Amino acid sequence: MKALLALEDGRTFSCRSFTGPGEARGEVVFNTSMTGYQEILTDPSYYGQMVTMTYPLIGNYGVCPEDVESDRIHVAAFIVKEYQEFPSNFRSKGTLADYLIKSHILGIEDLDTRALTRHIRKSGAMRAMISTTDLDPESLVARAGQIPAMQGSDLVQYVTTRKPYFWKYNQPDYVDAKSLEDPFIWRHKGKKHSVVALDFGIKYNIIRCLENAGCEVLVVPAKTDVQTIKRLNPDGIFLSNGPGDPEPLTYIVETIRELLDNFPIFGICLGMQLLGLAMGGKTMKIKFGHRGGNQPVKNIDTGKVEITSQNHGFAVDLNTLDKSKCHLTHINLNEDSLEGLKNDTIRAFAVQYHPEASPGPHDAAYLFNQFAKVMEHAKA
Ligand SMILES: NC(=O)CC[C@H](N)C(=O)O
Repeated sequence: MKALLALEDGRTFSCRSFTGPGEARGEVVFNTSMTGYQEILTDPSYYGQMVTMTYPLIGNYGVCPEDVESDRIHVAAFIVKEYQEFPSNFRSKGTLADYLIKSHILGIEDLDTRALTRHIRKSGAMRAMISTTDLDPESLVARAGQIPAMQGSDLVQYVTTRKPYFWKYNQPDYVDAKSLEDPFIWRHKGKKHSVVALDFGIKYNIIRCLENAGCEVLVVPAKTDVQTIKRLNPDGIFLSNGPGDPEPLTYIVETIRELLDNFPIFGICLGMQLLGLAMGGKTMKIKFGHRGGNQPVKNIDTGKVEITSQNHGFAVDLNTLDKSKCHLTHINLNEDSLEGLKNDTIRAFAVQYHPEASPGPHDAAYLFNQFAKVMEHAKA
């Protein structure tokens, strides 16, 4: 079925929908991973974004129920060069097209994704519309320009969990919101450390990695107040990844600021940006972001280079952090941007990239054990 992709700056791409009729809108970004499309689709940090893959053939290994990073698809649309409709994979339980159709998510193919990627790289991530019904370039470009900007809006409210949950049998085990008032909520199922994970759009594999590092994880809604968290008295606090601009999330920054002195803290991606804000720094939007599984990051403490998975369009501004309080731990080797920070006095640390990346690379998986060690020391 014929479709049109229109960017807000007037560039258009004619293409084809492989998921039937529909319309979609959002910020268009590119991801350079060769695999992991199902993890990308279900990563809540992509809420409000239409993702184009630079790898040209997508769909060839189908979809598998175990490969999700949350309970639903979060991307606004999926853009590929060529959709492969006959998957070949013993784990596969269905096709990518059927998976998207079931969730009413538009998938388009047969456009020059290299040209689209180069355009975004030159001009920056931008708002766009896709339609199978409105094929008039002028009209669709105009509509793309009317989409609310990502900067300044709180997108966490749309993806954070409504009810708290533990992790059981490899899925969420929900508990009543009221039960957070009970300090004896912990189940102590043979785990060493209790961790409250503030959910801004957490990926399931983060919970798995924390559990593997000996933590019992209680995931709580983003708006959970400081008193409730203090009453739960966890051994540590985890700040999750999540979509959109960190700056408007002032209610979360306030919460983190009040927790800083009391608990060991580990943050990933949006979690690092919010930690940066809580420590007095500033964040900014970067031109087209880092999204892919091949970003080289140097660990300044060890001198080792890690190949990392990334997905972010905002970053902590290095120059706004008080370097006497805050120690830079990781740096991006492609463009010298900040990838990790640590505050030794208050036992908080965070990274901008994704050590939990389920499809890999797994070079940075050591960070979960590092968090367990910090909690261990805090208890000693
Ligand atoms: N993966 C994330 O947590 C993304 C963080 C933030 N929304 C950004 O785009 O920079």
